[in-house]
Amino acid sequence: MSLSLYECLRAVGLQRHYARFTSVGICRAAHLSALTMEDYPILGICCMEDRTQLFNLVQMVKTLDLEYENSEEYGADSGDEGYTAADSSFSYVGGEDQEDVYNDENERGAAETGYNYGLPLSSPPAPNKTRPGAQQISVCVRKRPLTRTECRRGETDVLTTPSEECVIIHESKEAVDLTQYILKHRFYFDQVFGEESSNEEVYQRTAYPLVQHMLNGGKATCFAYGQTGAGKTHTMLGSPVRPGLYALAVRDIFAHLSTTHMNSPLLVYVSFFEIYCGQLYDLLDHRKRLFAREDGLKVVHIVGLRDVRVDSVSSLMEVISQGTEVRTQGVSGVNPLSSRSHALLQIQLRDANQQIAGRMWFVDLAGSERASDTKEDRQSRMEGAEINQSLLALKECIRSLDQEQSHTPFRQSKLTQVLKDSFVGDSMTCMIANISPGHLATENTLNTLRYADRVKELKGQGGLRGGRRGKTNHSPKQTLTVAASLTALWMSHPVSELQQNDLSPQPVDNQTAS
Ligand SMILES: Nc1ncnc2c1ncn2[C@@H]1O[C@H](COP(=O)(O)OP(=O)(O)OP(=O)(O)O)[C@@H](O)[C@H]1O
Repeated sequence: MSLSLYECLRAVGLQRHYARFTSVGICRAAHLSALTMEDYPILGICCMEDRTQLFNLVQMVKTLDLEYENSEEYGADSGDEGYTAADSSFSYVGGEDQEDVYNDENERGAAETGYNYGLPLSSPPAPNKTRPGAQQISVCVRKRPLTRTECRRGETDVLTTPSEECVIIHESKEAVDLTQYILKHRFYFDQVFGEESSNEEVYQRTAYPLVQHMLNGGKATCFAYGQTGAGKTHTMLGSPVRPGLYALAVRDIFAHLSTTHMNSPLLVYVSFFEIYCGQLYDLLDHRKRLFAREDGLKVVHIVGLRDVRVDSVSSLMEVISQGTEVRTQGVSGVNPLSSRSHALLQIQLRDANQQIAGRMWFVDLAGSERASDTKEDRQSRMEGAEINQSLLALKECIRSLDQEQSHTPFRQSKLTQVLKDSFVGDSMTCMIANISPGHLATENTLNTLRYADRVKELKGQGGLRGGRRGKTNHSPKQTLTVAASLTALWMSHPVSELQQNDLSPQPVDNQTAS
């Protein structure tokens, strides 16, 4: 009996979850019979109504006794002819139809033509995801709203965030015959925050788990990445009315310390410095030049770095605003160029003997835009080269954190050298890629998303993406079990102990680098 999964889901009003089903290898109606209610959350089926509908559907499929065992390989694309959840797709649009193209995205699936222009494909989040904080590395994206200036300029918003894990960039293109079309690039991350998300919400789902890890004595690093003006400072620093991650983290740290450690109080210290063109400058000490040195135990120390004890959120904000002022004026006197340096804020917990009892870094990375976008002079090219090198090295180091490689290229850049400690042991890392919605920023936004996607792909190389494309021998049921095992393992062991490839399907062939 031939029944399409999409048709089945549509019959019970669950077609919007189709992509999620195929992403975990459930590509045929027959596969539904293997589902249990424990699998529902992984498939995004959470509300009672959806659960009931899926339950009824599964029972019906079981009754019909579809040929589960004999079904073909679990290829998403083979199960439902004509319906592909292409990661990049293109559509012809006449100018005025553009909005429709955005709105009927899901319904239009059957008409879409998969076409990736040789770009790397993004894969849906692995279903082993619990909350980002439960993972050792999480990669999130935050879209900011159009600014007033952009609105006045008549810029259009080219980003849509159809779900909490998906962002689509609608790139306007022109074919050789001058036909206008929209090329849609779809990316999946651990979390995608739309423009309506507040700093508090972003904090709760990104840095909060890291803060908890730090309070338990661990090490954590939170990166803000993105082109200049994309919202890194808004996310990290925020404003007095909308405090950013720094202040929210310290708020929780003090709240925690006030209720625990009564007898042996922990003290909070901060240091703040920047890396500009490969050199370190102390932002709390008049931009004094600093040097990173490795001791006999290969631990990197930043010699002469000033740290300041803070005892409240307001004292932290005071320290940070002093540092930020120095950073901005010290480099260029104009804000956009401040994004040519990496700013690193370190928060340390120390006991009465000055022993470190927890450490967290907030890193506001240099703008990911190409230096040539703004200026062509030698200095800009040098800055750009240094930034590129450090961002590449960072990617490599995150990769080694995830895969426990024997060699980690810490020394390839100052950034990774000083953060070395954060890439080994029981560290947790979160990257927030900030993106601008305006159409003029399309290219930079795409680059930001591709970079973040590569970081995510590195972390997910043993992930379940193969299940979606049919390059696996796992049954859907096995796939879900693998996901559950991975989650459990991830929760109880450092990533280094995981032999991910033993557990998971191989990545698909067509996930190529751009
Ligand atoms: N989520 C948001 N909601 C509302 N406004 C935002 C948001 N994100 C950024 N903005 C606004 O967009 C502008 C640019 O943001 P911001 O200064 O944070 O960018 P940036 O990436 O830090 O830039 P640079 O690297 O040049 O310092 C600011 O006016 C900021 O207030």
